[in-house]
Amino acid sequence: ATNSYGPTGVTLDEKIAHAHWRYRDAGKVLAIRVNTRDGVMMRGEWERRLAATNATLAMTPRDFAALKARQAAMVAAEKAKATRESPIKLDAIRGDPAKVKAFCAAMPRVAMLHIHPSGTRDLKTVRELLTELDPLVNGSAIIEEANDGVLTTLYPSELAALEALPLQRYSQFDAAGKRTIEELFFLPVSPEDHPFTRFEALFSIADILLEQDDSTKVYLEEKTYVDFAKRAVRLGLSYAEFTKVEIPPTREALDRFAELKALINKETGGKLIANWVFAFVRTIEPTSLNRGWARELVDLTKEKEEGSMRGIDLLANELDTPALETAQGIYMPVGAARQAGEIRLKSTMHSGELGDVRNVRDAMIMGVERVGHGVLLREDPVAIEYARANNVGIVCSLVSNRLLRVETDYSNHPFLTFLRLGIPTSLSTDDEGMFRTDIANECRVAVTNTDIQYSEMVALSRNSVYESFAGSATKERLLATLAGELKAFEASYGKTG
Ligand SMILES: CNc1ncnc2c1ncn2[C@@H]1O[C@H](COP(=O)(O)O)[C@@H](O)[C@H]1O
Repeated sequence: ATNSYGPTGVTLDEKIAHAHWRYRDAGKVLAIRVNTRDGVMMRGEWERRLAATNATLAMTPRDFAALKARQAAMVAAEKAKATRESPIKLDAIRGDPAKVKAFCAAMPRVAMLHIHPSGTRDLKTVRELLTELDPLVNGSAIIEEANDGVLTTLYPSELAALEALPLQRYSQFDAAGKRTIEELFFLPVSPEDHPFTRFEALFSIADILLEQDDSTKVYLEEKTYVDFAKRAVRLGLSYAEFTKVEIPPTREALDRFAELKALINKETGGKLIANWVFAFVRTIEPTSLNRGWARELVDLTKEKEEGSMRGIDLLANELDTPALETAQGIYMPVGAARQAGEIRLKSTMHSGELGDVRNVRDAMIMGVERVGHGVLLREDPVAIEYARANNVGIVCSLVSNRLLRVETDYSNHPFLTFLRLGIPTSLSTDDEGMFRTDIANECRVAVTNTDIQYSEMVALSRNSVYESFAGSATKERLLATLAGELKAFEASYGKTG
């Protein structure tokens, strides 16, 4: 029997329920503050509103320990169940790289939800773009943008090499020089992992080298998408959701999504459906800029809902840009317009990648139906319970997280714990070109470094459909496709694997 609230005998579940009620209550106050009163919620008030209303309802260290133990037991039980129910036994191939690779090449998958278009370019695409655009390579201009010391940094050895580059076009370099320029588009192989600012430098470098001429903008954009789309189809994907920065929002930019969707569809012979999520940048100051753009986006969307633009996102370096402070002016107006039935935009947020461990909690309170990365959610068992209860999706990118020091040991990455706790978790590649990965490689990383079971790999694939922002008819079609492919895969794998 459950005890009622009171000075004694408050159960753990009641304390969790109370904490979640505080989440919802704080969320309502935040919406009123931002939308109705045009005000701001400061951190101190926020945390006070989230705290338990009296000491008997507060989580104690013992409660946290008990909740963690309960979650650990759930994870263990789920693992045992998955092991029993999996028709393919991954434990039998885990130690054999060739078998894992073959499994991951053939394993059916259908959707990917966390893709930065300009991060997708692989070496082939980069080479072809450089050859076609033949940019002027200006080492000091690259240093200025890609090593601003705040958002972007390069390593000292890289600065020296860039300074030594002759000022000339890509085509004028010899083969070794061309290789050097091409490598500037990828995260260095050494050191093994990097600060976020070194990663962010890649986007500046790509912009400087590829966007020298406005007349080739369309070519660059289309080739980037189409090359990715063709690779995606080869890897078995039928659906891709891109997160794209197009601030400030314009009618033209939104209409462009529809054109690109049609182009991708045509170029893949109808095999890949693409949708977009409109991304805000959390490092932009003052935050009132994002607030104004969010309202403009709502107005544009009200006027004419863009079928290929399905939601909003917030991205960039999460260190020192906490979700409460950077997101409230964006997510509150969009959420209100959605609740009022004026728009249908959904919301996701990069959160729990770096920085404040409260960001995933706060993103969920602000109404996101899905988070990108989410890794730091593992620090907050009460917020984990909220994600479980509300089916908040988490899209994880294993290689990205290792390279950017989010979780440097694959075997400690929490994606599998989240999945086993019943949180709809899926895998995506984030910036697959820059990180030299793809979705088959993410599978390989998962199977090699964790005790994931086959039925759980299937769950990751299904979750990528459930948690997508596609319409329900598309989702049903994708799930049916996946079911058919899984059946065939399991039948053939049993014979040859
Ligand atoms: C590694 N995980 C990540 N975490 C946070 N932000 C990321 C990111 N990967 C990329 N971005 C952000 O997306 C922008 C490029 O957008 P487009 O393609 O030009 O729309 C990058 O500048 C970076 O801030």
